[in-house]
Amino acid sequence: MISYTRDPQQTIPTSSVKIIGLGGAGANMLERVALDGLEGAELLATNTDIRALSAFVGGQKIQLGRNLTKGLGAGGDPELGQQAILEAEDEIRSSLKGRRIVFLCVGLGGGTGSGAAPIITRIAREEGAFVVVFATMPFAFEGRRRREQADTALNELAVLSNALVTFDNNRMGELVLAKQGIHEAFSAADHMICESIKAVIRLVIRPGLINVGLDDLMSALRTNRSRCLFGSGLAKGKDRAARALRNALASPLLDQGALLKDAQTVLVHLSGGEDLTLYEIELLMQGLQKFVPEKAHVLFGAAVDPAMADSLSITLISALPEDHLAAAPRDSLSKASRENPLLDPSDGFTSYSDPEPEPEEFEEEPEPEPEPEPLAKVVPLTRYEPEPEPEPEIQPEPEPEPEPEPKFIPQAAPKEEPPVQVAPEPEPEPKPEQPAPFIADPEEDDEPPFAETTYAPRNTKGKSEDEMDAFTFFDNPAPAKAPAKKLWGKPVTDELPEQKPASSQPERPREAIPSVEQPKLKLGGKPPGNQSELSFESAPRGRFEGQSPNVVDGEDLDLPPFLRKKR
Ligand SMILES: Nc1nc2c(ncn2[C@@H]2O[C@H](COP(=O)(O)OP(=O)(O)OP(=O)(O)O)[C@@H](O)[C@H]2O)c(=O)[nH]1
Repeated sequence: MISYTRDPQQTIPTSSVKIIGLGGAGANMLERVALDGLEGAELLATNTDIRALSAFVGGQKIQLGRNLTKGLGAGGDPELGQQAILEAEDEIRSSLKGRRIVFLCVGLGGGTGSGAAPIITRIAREEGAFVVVFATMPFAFEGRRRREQADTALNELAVLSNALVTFDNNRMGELVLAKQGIHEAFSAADHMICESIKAVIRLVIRPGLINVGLDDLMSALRTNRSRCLFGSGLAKGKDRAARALRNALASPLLDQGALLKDAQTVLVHLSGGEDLTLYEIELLMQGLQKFVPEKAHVLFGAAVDPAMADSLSITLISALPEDHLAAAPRDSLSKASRENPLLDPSDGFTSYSDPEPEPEEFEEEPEPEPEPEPLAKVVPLTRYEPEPEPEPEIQPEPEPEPEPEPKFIPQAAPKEEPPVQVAPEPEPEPKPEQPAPFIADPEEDDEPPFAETTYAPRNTKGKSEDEMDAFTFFDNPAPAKAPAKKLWGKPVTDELPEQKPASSQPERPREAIPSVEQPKLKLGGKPPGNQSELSFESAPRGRFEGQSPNVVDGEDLDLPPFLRKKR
């Protein structure tokens, strides 16, 4: 029987792997790698900012620009970053001596990272190392200057490095919810970068069933003006192969696998525990083929690592020409997920064994011509002016229903000065509280009326009465319930209390309501404090003054009882 001995020497000893964290962002990424624990590889943090540097405890540290920036950062100036690293060139060089593979983690856009990254890369290459750069690109909100500095450095790195993996922080933002803080966004990005670094290191340093060498990595990541596509996924337990592939494709760098469609070389590496089966590998590769062009050169590697236990990890690496990446539509993500059942979370492992027929090229349905929607009309937020409506038919005012006669419980006659007591009236039904009267109080709020509302009149033409609300809320053209409104700083409820039978007169505009003079209140002959006086004598009385006074058994019920008794 012929037996083959595998040559474990094909892989790189961990001692010859160095991971460098450069600048503030690089140090954060490195810290994450150190925290996650990566056996064997040496870690080096290097920065101009001595405070950030001293916080790192995971490995070797080299200060840049000791004399130039004197422990401060490069202040966003890449030239300063360049000069700072040249001061420490010898130290860096000796630290990289004999290393076969160097991973450089850096955030581009600032001074230290953008200025020093190309120089470190050059030094490492001169020392004979294979250099993989993991670089983040700044968020859009960081401004044009940072983006331009990052682009300049990226162009240099594309030429100098062996492989360049870029992470756009803007896309990293997709890893967290919009409402989450910048800290969470950075942390999610660092986590993703750290996972990528670990996957690549696993790929080149672990002895495998089918080995992937540096030459394979190089051909997958050819950096002649191209950017790396990278995805790494891990899953364990049932259906782990399908889920690991789905996780890898979900990487923001792969656009859910859509970017692999034009890849010429794709490196795939699988790593699993001792129970990794050939069947799983086969199914996984079948699933992946849907994303990779038929003619693509697929470099495959697999490794059994007992430390993986029941986990399975897949790493996908490829490269696309830069101009191609720029042209890739951002919304290809949703398109890809519609194209492939693998990306449907409801879909399980069955989609491998029983693949659905490839749906035809998805074509966006033409959007129907938007109807001229009157609700979308933006009207300046001024006082509400209702549109002229047809004159309403004037109907005779219905006779108001006679109100129940108020009943008074006779009070026992007081001996001396009796305290004023009015027997509580029996209320047939509790009535909701009356809303605040619609009276402007200039002292309370000097804001003009309606200043806080975002309402606009709705076009009522052709609408039924039910549809004709007085207002339309801009944010939501047809709200189920209008949001709380504020007028002069006071909340106004839409639910009005029970109304008496109203006249059929059309509602008058609010400003047309005549102001009501407050009655004067007089208590004990003296106005209390600054309060004004209420004169009962001058106030109108009776339901229909002069015609139907409220007189019952000879008593004028419009007078308070104590006044009645005195008479
Ligand atoms: N992913 C990630 N990106 C970061 C983080 N911190 C900063 N960045 C990004 O990296 C860019 C450079 O920031 P730093 O690394 O702090 O800057 P520097 O290279 O040290 O340069 P100076 O501060 O000028 O000395 C920023 O514009 C951010 O876009 C981080 O923790 N994680």
